[in-house]
Amino acid sequence: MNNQPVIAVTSGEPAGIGPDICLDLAAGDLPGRIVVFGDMQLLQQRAALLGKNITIQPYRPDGKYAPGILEVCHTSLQVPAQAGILNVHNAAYVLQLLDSAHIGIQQSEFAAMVTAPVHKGIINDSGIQFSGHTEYLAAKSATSRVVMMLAGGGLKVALATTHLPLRNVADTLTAELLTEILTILHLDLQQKFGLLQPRILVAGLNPHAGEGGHLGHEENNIIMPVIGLLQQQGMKITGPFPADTLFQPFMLEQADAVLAMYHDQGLPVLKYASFGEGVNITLGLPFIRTSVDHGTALDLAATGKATSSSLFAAINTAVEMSQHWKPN
Ligand SMILES: NC(=O)c1ccc[n+]([C@@H]2O[C@H](COP(=O)([O-])OP(=O)(O)OC[C@H]3O[C@@H](n4cnc5c(N)ncnc54)[C@H](O)[C@@H]3O)[C@@H](O)[C@H]2O)c1
Ligand SMILES: N[C@H](C(=O)O)[C@H](O)COP(=O)(O)O
Repeated sequence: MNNQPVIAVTSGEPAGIGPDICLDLAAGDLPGRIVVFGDMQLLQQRAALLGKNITIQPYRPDGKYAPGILEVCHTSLQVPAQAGILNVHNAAYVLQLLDSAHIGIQQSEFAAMVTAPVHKGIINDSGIQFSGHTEYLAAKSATSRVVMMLAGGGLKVALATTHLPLRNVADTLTAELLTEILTILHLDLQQKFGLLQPRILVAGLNPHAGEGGHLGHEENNIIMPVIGLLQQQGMKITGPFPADTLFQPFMLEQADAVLAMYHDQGLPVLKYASFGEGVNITLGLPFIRTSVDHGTALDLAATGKATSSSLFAAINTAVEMSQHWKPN
């Protein structure tokens, strides 16, 4: 049991369902030792509210652990958390959880970081610019480019652009960006998922992939030349395909992953196929990071109605990835 990978799980927004779903990890059958980052008192209070009888103890690297016990790396809340009610004063706490887990990752104490959901809005309301874990952890680890990919329902959908206003998407999409995104996606599918020759289908940006230039020029000017260049390097990348019919079985059976051009081109399909079971993965980082496929669900905090299946899937995926890939 002691040879199992140790996984850092950040419990996320304290007013949301993050603490609730982390409590389920105590009883879970998981392929690793789980260390939850959060406020111990918050976790104890939430367990009491949910009627869960769980032993919550501080994490010690050389300490004994066993199923039924939740090991916690403690960080204090700034102010007491109320289920369902965001408080701007706890934004720094949420980021501190990520920072502490990241330090442990850097010190090789943990094999992977798995994150419960945070609330982007309240962090920004606190005066800290924050667009998501993906961008935050990229900056934290001084990684110039990362790729968001969600996996679920037999699909892997990566995004060329992530958290930005829709009106900025077309201007952000350059040949340089697309080349970097596809190169990272290809490499991480090989190294972190063990796919020797990954097959990637690329969506167009415009309706009907631009209709030969009559409905937009990004396909002809940017996407096709990049795909051609990467094909010359031996990569099995094809497209651009009209996004409306790309997610059909006859297309997907030829693919290991799909690259969508923007957040809501790819993620609704993935979440329709597997919401609650999917996993969000950040590719390109110098460590393994996975997350749940859902948000803070403030309406469900402390009600017992939140499912933790996506968190379990995120941990299982992180452990599988750690078996394929070791950091330098
Ligand atoms: N990994 C992350 O940190 C992450 C992911 C997605 C969204 N978010 C953030 O979460 C906040 C709220 O986002 P939202 O309202 O768009 O999405 P949400 O996923 O929180 O909620 C959407 C709907 O799904 C339900 N739901 C969500 N998770 C559930 C679960 N585990 N079990 C049962 N039902 C569940 C909610 O009750 C709600 O009805 C936003 O700030 C968003 O940016 C964070
Ligand atoms: N785009 C993600 C989703 O819709 O599930 C979510 O916002 C989380 O993103 P980060 O992992 O960057 O926080």
